[in-house]
Amino acid sequence: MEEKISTTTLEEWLENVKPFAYDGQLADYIPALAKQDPEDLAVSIYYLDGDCVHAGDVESCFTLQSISKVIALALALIDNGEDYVFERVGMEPTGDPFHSIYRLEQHRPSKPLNPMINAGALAVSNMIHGQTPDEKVGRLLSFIHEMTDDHSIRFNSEVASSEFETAFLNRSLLYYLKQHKVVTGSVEETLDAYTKQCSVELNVRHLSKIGALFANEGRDLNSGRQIIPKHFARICKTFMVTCGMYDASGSFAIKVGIPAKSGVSGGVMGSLNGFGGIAVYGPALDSKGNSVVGLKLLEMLSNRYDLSIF
Ligand SMILES: NC(=O)CC[C@H](N)C(=O)O
Repeated sequence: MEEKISTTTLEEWLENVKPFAYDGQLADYIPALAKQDPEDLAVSIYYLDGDCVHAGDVESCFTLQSISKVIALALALIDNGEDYVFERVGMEPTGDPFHSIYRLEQHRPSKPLNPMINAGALAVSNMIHGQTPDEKVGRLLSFIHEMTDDHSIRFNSEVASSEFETAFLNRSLLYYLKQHKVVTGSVEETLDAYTKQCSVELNVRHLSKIGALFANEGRDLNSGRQIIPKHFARICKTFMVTCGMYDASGSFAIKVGIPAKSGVSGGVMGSLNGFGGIAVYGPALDSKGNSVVGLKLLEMLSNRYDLSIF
């Protein structure tokens, strides 16, 4: 794509998709997320040459939720290598909701089908090196600081506690995984690290920069430093295509065709080789847990600028 998208165009498009926010619901199963403003909307595009255009409530911060699963996977691969990680977590999409438990019983030896569903992401969090949950989360935060070049990024402790206190299904998944030796150590400590990981808070500009770094084969856009090995960046982007939008990944691949990961806070991070990173925030979700406005905007951008990788 030669033509860059202008701020004015992005602003217009954001106005056009705004009404779709009323078709969605906030993720209130994590009580603190119900406090988000359903009308908050923002989009940011970070090109590989370092140019960034954005529109909407760019300073609005939101928590990563499931988008953190891609970043945690990159760190777990760096910490443990590919063989260790994929002995414990599979590579196949499920077609099930992200918190589904039922396929765990259908495979022997039992392991989560992929790192983008909660079962797989809990196992991945458990693999991140660190003696304590805070050490693991501290390492993940440093990794995010390196990727965004913003050392002020933290996790939101209210959102983390709110999820920790109500995450009975994630606890069940962890106990199951512990029984089958997919995870080690304390279930409560792994859940603590996972809920803090999901609560890392940033804005669309940060998120589009992370998407651009994945698109840039894991290299920092300014210094060219390899922050994620190219092969691991590729693994992460492939999971974004096959499982990044939960059980809507197939239709998203057809309609949009951009490797992307969503989270129940309403964020979506896209990563497009040869182009850069795209991030959208709109907290109203569809029935699968994807941002209604995010999907609509990405579909429009993809069609207009022919962005599909397929
Ligand atoms: N889909 C999501 O964003 C889910 C993340 C959330 N923290 C959970 O485990 O339920």
